[in-house]
Amino acid sequence: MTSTARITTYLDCVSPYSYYAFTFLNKHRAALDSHGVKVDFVPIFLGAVNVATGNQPPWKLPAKAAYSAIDVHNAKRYFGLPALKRPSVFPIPTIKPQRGLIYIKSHFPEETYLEAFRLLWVSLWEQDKDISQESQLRETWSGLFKEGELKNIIEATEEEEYKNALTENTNEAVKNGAFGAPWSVVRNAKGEETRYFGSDRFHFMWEFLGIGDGAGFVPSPKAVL
Ligand SMILES: N[C@@H](CCC(=O)N[C@@H](CS)C(=O)NCC(=O)O)C(=O)O
Repeated sequence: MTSTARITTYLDCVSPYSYYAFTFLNKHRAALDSHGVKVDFVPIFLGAVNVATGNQPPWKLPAKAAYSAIDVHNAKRYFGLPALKRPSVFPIPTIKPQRGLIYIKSHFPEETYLEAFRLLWVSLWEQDKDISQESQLRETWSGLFKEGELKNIIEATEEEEYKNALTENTNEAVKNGAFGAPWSVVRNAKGEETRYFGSDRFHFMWEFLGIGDGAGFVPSPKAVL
C-alpha cells in the first residue's frame, strides 16, 4: 500500500509550545517514518497569524501567562528540555530567523535544517539571546555553517523570495485553520485530513493515523519483517 500519511507542522521559534511539538515530533520522526508517516516542519510568522485571525498571544491574558509556568514545569519533565525562561526582550520579531530557516530548508540537508530550527529555540528560550539581531542570529548558527554559507543565509533574510515564502507559509497555515502555533495538518493513509493545535494533542493524532497502541502516547517503531 502506498501511504500518503503526513504531518505538516507550522512553527515559529517565538513560540515555546512550538519548541515542545518540534522536540517531540523530531524525536519520534524515525518511528513515524516506519509507519509511513512523513513529518514536515514549516516555518511561519506567528505575529501575522494573530493579526489575520484576530487572536492574541496567551501571555496577554494574566491567568494564561501564570498557567504557562505549570506548562514549563511539565514540559521540562515530559519533553526532556531545560526549564524555558521568558526572554528579557520579548516578544521579538522572528521574521528574519524564520526567513533564514526557509533558505536553509531549501539549500541544506534536512538534518542541518532541523538543527538550525532547534538552535533558534535554544538561543531565545534557554540562553536569552535576541535572535532578531543579526549578531545574535549569526552566533546561533555559527557552529553549523561556514562563514560564506552564513553570509548567504543572512542575506536571504532580506530577499523578496524569502520574504514572500514566509508570507506564503503563514497564509497557508491560516488557510488551514491556524489561529496559533504549533499548528499541525495531518493526513492519514486513507487520505483523510484533520488539524491539531498545540503540543498536547499527539494522542489524538496517533489515533487518527492509526498508530501507537491505542492507549499509549508514543508510537513504537513498526517491526520490520
Ligand atoms: N495547549 C497548547 C497551547 C499552545 C499555545 O498556547 N501556543 C501559543 C503560542 S506559544 C498560541 O499560539 N496560542 C494561541 C491561543 O492559545 O489561542 C499546548 O500545550 O501546546
